[in-house]
Amino acid sequence: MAKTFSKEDVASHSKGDSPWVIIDEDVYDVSKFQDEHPVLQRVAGKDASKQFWKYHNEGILKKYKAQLQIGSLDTKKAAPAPPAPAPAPKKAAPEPTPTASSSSVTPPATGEPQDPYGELIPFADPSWYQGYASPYFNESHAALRDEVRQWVESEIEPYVTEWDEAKEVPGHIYKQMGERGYLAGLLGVHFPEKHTPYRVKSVSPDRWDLFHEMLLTDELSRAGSGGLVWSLIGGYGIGCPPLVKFGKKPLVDRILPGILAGDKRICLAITEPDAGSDVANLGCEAKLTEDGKHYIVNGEKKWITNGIYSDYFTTAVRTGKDGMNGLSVLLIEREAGGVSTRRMDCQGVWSSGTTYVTFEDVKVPVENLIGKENQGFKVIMTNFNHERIGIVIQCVRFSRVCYEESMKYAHKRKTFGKRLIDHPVIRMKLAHMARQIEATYNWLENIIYQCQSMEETEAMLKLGGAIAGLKAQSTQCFEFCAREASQIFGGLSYSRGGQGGKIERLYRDVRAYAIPGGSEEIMLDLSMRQSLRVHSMFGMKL
Ligand code: HEM
Repeated sequence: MAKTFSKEDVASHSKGDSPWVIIDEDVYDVSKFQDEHPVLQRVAGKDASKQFWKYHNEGILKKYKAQLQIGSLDTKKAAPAPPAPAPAPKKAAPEPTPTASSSSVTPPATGEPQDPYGELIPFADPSWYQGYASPYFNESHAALRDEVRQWVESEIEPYVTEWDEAKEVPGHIYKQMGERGYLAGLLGVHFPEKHTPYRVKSVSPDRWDLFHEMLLTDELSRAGSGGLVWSLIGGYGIGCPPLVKFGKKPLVDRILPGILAGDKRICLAITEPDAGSDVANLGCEAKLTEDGKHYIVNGEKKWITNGIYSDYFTTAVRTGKDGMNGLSVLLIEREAGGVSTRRMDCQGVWSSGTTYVTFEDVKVPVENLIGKENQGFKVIMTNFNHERIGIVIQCVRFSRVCYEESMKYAHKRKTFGKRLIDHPVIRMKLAHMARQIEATYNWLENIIYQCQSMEETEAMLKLGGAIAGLKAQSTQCFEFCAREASQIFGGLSYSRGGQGGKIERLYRDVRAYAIPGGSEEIMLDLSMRQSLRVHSMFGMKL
């Protein structure tokens, strides 16, 4: 049982080697922390709740509680019982309905509101979290939301600043992504049951759909670090789907289980020092050996997410003539030799491991060809929608994080005798953030629904334009929210760490979203060109 102390017990620890403080009726022995944080000596033996909340956010207590708390005040009332982890189903689960879609099962939503969830700050979560009805989400989504949120809040969020500064997310977190079935759920296809024994605890494979996938990425992004999300799914989310969709069965059977388990890592190697969004001009070369059994690969790849950690590289290579019809995709294995990787220093997403890759005479068996020779452009294009949607999901949640942090801070910080929230200029900033977030998110939900209702090639054709437009919308929304949050936090978001730490980090991460996966300029132009092309096929009349 937790120990209880009287206020007098605490007061007797106001000096000497073992200072104690009270925060929210809990008692902390801060002796091991006082050298690092000398200000604690000033409040030793006292209730320091007010000072504490002035200078910190919840993350600090989550991180240090286990280490420093020794008990509670004897006057503290027992906390109310925590809510059940997942709301009970409102009605019997609907039978899964097979569809022609790439995710073969679409559990229909009930259209009824789910139980309210989270802190209920308006617009800080999607509206279906807050008791509003949705046609897309049912109790299985609500259960997954809770499962992921608990994991992120307890094991990830308190440490992301440390990991970002160290430029590395610990390996056990990636391993848990495998064991929790999350890697398997993030492929943009059916849940790959045959290739992994791991399952997502709260959703059975036959019910898994694209809204579960969206929600998983959304909740991971709530930690407020692009580096974290890219470290966990940046390479995998774009490097693995081409293998699963276009790889030959023996190759997939051999390597996919290790990848899904979180034991082996994979990334996508397309961009080169001289070729970014114009993938048709790639130069990394793969020459077939005379016996026709191997390709010999030579060339360089730049800005490759997770490259330094990766065992496998899903790589775009030139096997034929110039232009898009001479490209192929090869799965290159690091252990073949001739692959070297070095970390690049970048503006943002520090813990994601952005990498410069060099291939020197790497011998790749022809069995590792993904798709057909010289038809790699199709493989690359098919992947883009999935990648861009992933970027959109993250950008919307990062925008919400900027908004939520600002809203909380605006309720505690006072200037000119008023809380920030009582200044109309600050409310205006929050309102502009909220309207952009909701517009972007509602378009995203619609696109996810369309993807789920269409066969993959149809989706690639019909939705490519809209997804490109949405990608640009989401990165501009994110940039705007990071900027406005930064203005609200002032100096606190200019220095790293502390209360404005998430904002400072996310501001640095913005360009990592606005440039890769198709820059804003290219996306906006494509959104028009592609949509006009498709709609003229539909019989558009101008
Ligand atoms: C269990 C108790 C406490 C813990 C674990 C703790 C921990 C921390 C940590 C880790 C930071 C670094 C910045 C951040 O990550 O937020 C910090 C900053 C700070 N803390 Fe504490 N703290 C505690 C209590 C207090 C109390 C009682 C006071 C005031 C009397 C205080 C005043 C400050 C100040 C002024 C800063 C600098 C804020 C800034 O740079 O804007 N802390 N604290």
